Amino acid sequence: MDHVFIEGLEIEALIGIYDWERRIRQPLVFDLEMAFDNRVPAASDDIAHTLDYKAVSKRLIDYVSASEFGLVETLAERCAAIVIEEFKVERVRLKLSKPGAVRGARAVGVSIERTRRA
Ligand SMILES: Nc1nc2c(c(=O)[nH]1)N=C([C@H](O)[C@@H](O)CO)CN2
Repeated sequence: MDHVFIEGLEIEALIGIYDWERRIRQPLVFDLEMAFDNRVPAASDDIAHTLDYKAVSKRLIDYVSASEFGLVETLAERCAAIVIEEFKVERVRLKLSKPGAVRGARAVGVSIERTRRA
């Protein structure tokens, strides 16, 4: 199966469970791998036939920037649902990293894979 991917998409958000985290915005980094048959746009050379990674990125930037969740798990789940439902993606792998959240670690976070329900 082919994929369309987005790597290292950095978005600032209000996120975290501690009081001090509710008063600041923190950088988050998203990596996505979305199942898509790229033979169709390759045959037509038409952007309208693609899974447009710019459109997906813009939607996630708008959503994440306005979000205020406590857990990265919740935000990751909502983002995966947006990709599946709004962009008709069959399967998405999404990694959400929170750099600098834990001293000594380059990043912490979650990685999920979700499939469209029949
Ligand atoms: N599995 C998780 N563990 C933790 C989370 C989280 O969202 N998921 N969040 C925190 C704090 O907000 C942390 O990021 C602050 O440094 C701790 N553990």
